Amino acid sequence: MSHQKEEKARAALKALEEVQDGMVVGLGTGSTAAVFIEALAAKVNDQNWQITGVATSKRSAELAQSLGLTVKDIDEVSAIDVTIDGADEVDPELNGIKGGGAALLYEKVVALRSKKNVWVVDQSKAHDLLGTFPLPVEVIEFGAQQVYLTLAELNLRPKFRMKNESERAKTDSGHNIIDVRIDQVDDKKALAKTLKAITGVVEHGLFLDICDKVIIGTDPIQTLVKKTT
Ligand SMILES: O=C(CO)[C@H](O)[C@H](O)COP(=O)(O)O
Repeated sequence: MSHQKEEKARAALKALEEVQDGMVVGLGTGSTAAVFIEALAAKVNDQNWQITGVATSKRSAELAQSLGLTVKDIDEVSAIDVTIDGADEVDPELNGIKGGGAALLYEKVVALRSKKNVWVVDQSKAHDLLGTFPLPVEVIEFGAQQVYLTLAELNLRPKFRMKNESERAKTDSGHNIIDVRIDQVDDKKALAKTLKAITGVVEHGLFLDICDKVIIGTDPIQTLVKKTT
């Protein structure tokens, strides 16, 4: 197993400690979240726990169900106790970039209704400043090229995410993704507002002030916890 995979697995397994019997658990998307889902399913089967999962993508729902976990739609639960998800980048203030796996919209919907959000990452995701990883912007298909032009006018160096040479990638909601570069942008909060205000943009992958805890799967494990003011 590669070093990075080892760290992802270590973080994902540690996150099991966030879950107790009876909880509704948000199930993230990506390779690290997949390790968590597998470990959770094993724990549930072993301990005969009653856990309800709320998935952040079709593939996480399918994985969880294939392992015997109960998965409900977000609108079928009254609250989500904790969500365990991966991230593409995280800074020391626990702000992050998500959506490398194109699931940012559902991930943000689930995260914003979760009592606690825990991210599981390997060391390569930890950065002092956000912006090394391209920021995904989810846009509706109609007029996507117009949104692209607006993002170019903002000097964000947009690039459509492609499925193959000729086909644009599509999210679970049938939207397109435009990845932009934000390494030159100092005020990420202002950028988040600007992006949300563009007609045609559904969501962006800046997760600001959402995460409560980051587990970095180094040996020994490092944990970052949100400072309470
Ligand atoms: O935001 C995400 C999917 O939209 C993932 O959480 C993120 O891309 C991290 O993935 P991985 O654990 O495979 O590195």
